[in-house]
Amino acid sequence: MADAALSHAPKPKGATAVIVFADGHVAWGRGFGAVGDAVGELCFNTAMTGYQEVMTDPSYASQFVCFTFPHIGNVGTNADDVEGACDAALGCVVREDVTDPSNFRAMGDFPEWMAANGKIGIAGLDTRALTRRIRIQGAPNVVIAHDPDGNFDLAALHAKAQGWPGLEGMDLAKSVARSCHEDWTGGHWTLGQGYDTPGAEGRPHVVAMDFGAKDNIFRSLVKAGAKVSVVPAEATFDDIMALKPDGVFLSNGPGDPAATGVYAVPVIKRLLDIDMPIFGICLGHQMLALAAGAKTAKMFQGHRGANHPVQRVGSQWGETEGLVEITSMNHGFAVDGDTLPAGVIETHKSLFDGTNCGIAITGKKAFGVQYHPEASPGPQDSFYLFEKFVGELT
Ligand SMILES: NC(=O)CC[C@H](N)C(=O)O
Repeated sequence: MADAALSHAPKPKGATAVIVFADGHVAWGRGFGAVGDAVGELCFNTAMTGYQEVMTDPSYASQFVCFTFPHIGNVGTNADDVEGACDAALGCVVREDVTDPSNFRAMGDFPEWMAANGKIGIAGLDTRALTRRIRIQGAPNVVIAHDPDGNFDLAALHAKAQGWPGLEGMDLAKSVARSCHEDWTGGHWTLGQGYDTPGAEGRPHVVAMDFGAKDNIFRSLVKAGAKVSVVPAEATFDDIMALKPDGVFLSNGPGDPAATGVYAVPVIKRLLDIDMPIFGICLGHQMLALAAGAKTAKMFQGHRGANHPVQRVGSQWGETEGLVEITSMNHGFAVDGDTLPAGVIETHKSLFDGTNCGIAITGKKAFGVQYHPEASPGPQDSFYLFEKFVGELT
């Protein structure tokens, strides 16, 4: 690579962590959390709250999150804000050093939680400059290393960043999803009361394919009135049908939908053929689109944050056509809206860049959205989607 020589200022005094980019750029900072190094994609998230939920969203497998909000870690960590596999995101980049937690829900301190979960943190960087870099150059492949003694073999770290193949073509769902069937019971969480457990009697049965799901999706399905059974990413059509579902849910998850689709898309196609009601979120939406004959593509920088405006498009919305939902997002791939075949309509689009944010299959109860109606973190404008899906099940 022509631009791959290492280019950096000398290591500043007190630097105990470093980001080494595949293109040779180097950024120094102060390490916290786990010691060691890891390689992955660096993306940015603009949410101002919910860092623990972000760091435990399994869709971030093989990624580092650069938080654009400067104060991260100051409400500590707790046992309730864990969304999925704790080891999913590799680590994070933050502007300010993490202070002691100050919050009535805090059960632990963020750096200690990061260390316990094997995540590397780097603080004291200009995260605005880093975000601009990602916006201009696209999400880069990097190594982030943390050594309390400040000893780094930059050439070796650079070689590691260059040698990482990138997320395109990578199936990561199997590494973060459940490996066996689980009956899900918890509903929504309320302060002082914890999780609601309404019981499954008489409820429509949703079988949820887990590609690296956020738990709040299952809680939201329960809140909307469903009985939920979770099956692994590689569940077969027969595995799913043996549970006698009234509807099938396709979860979010990490990696390239085209790679995950190799085993999941044929199952989804068969479910569509028998008119099974289907609802997909994020990776699940992408795989529903692939099963329906559309294509997905890697985005330049992706969408990650809790304030992304999404507009309802199409006359099927009636009076609410054009309405804008403020949504939570985390995706680096997208459905190519120009490839939707006949019989698949676009239902939502991003007001940031016009990318596809929702589809529905005409004549079937099958739809998907690219964003996260379960929030965690983020606004709850789009909870109606869970009610629509569960409400239409018989
Ligand atoms: N949150 C998700 O499900 C992400 C889907 C997919 N891995 C992407 O980055 O686009």
